[in-house]
Amino acid sequence: MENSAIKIGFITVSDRASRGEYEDLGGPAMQEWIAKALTSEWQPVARVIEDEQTLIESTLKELADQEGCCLILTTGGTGPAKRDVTPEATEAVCDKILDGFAEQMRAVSLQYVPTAILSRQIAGIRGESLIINLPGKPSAIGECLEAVFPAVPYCVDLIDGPYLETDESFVKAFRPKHAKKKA
Ligand SMILES: Nc1ncnc2c1ncn2[C@@H]1O[C@H](COP(=O)(O)OP(=O)(O)OP(=O)(O)O)[C@@H](O)[C@H]1O
Ligand SMILES: Nc1nc2c(c(=O)[nH]1)N[C@H]1C(S)=C(S)[C@@H](COP(=O)(O)O)O[C@H]1N2
Repeated sequence: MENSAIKIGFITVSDRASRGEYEDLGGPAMQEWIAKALTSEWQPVARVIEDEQTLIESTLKELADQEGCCLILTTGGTGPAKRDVTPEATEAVCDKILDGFAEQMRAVSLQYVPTAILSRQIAGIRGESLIINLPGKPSAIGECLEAVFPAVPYCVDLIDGPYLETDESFVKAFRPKHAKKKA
């Protein structure tokens, strides 16, 4: 895939942010983190939507299948409350679930807050897109991404996505030797 076409999806799942009852800080926080992490050129595709499973599923499909985002980050709707259904929607649209991402994000998050165990966040693959759920608290975004992002570029390689390059002073991507592009 041509690197000039790198698209990253950002979905804020929040009833109140989608209704304008508070400013969405999650979407911008995800974009700012990715802007620091990637040196490859990329463009954002951002959405702010309600906690509705069918809407979350259709938005994930749109960003994966029509927009061609190689990475889609969601924030919000991962908890135990009735309207928290982001993991269910993610699971419904994914071909494969990558349990290790969620295990690692929760383990690291527990160092920040004991309620980290309340997040049911998952990650998975739909076609050529990697989808990662993040909790709704804007501060959780960096805490979780820092924990798993080193594995993201190689994961995207493995699903035939673009070669993502990172700023090593911010986050160092790990790729096996054979998968590294020659400088
Ligand atoms: N997108 C966001 N922008 C700013 N703050 C947020 C956002 N999402 C969540 N928060 C903050 O984190 C807290 C916990 O988020 P949580 O996802 O539990 O909200 P919620 O109770 O599901 O309601 P809603 O879906 O309306 O955001 C919120 O009360 C809010 O202060
Ligand atoms: N790193 C991190 N993880 C976190 C949190 C946090 O503040 N930081 N909040 C927890 C809380 S309080 C909840 S209820 C769950 C689910 O949040 P969500 O429904 O907003 O996705 O994420 C948890 N995971």
